[in-house]
Amino acid sequence: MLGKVIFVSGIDTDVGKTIATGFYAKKLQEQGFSVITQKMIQTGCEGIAADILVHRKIQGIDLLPEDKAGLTCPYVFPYPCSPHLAARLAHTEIDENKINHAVHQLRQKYDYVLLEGAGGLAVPYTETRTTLDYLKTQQYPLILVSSGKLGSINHTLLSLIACRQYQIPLEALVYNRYLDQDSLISRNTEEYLLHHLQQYFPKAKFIGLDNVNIYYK
Ligand SMILES: Nc1ncnc2c1ncn2[C@@H]1O[C@H](COP(=O)(O)OP(=O)(O)OP(=O)(O)O)[C@@H](O)[C@H]1O
Ligand SMILES: C[C@H](N)[C@H](N)CCCCCC(=O)O
Ligand SMILES: [Mg+2]
Repeated sequence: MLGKVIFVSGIDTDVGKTIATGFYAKKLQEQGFSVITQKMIQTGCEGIAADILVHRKIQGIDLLPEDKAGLTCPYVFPYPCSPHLAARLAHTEIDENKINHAVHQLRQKYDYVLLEGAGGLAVPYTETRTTLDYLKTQQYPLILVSSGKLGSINHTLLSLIACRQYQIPLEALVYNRYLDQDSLISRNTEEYLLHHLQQYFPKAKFIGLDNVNIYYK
């Protein structure tokens, strides 16, 4: 039986997707499941994807053979920008089949594959396709990471509208409290988004995320 893929995206870049992915993987491990995380496309680094390194630290494990083989991040580009531009600068075209093949190989071995996207939902990885298109095609359940920063209500609701429009199944909303700047705003944002989810996505989980320790050796 193939493992379950859960896609992790966010309302923006830098919102806490990597932390949330590592945290969720650790929780699944503690429940006895075999879990691996994967990064769809990493920009802004070379070699093993920076986000994969953080996932493994939060999971409390060393790099896996699949990391060293490049399976957990099929595309790594040096320029820290949108994948469609990073690929162009690297004279490469991103082929979804290469990503899907890597995901399939991991699903054959693990109960769960947590697949982290690049940036937010509407980020392009070719000139014509965004992560929303990819998710519509693959129908992976989605974990959407939000935060308490001013502006997050708008970004979160727009992301949820897009999920409905692209018929993407929402598994959970992770509310990342780490980026809180103003407790009055972030407490109200959390309350507002919780009620919005209960009303429009009643099957989705609401998960509050506090500070996560990343064990740098
Ligand atoms: N809950 C948290 N606990 C500890 N650190 C956090 C938390 N949330 C975010 N951070 C820190 O904020 C920064 C951005 O988080 P993260 O790398 O997870 O964002 P991202 O959404 O994965 O970004 P990208 O779009 O580049 O993949 C990182 O330095 C991370 O360590
Ligand atoms: C470089 C950064 N950390 C992410 N890996 C890529 C973010 C792409 C964002 C594109 C955009 O929304 O304008
Ligand atoms: Mg990340």
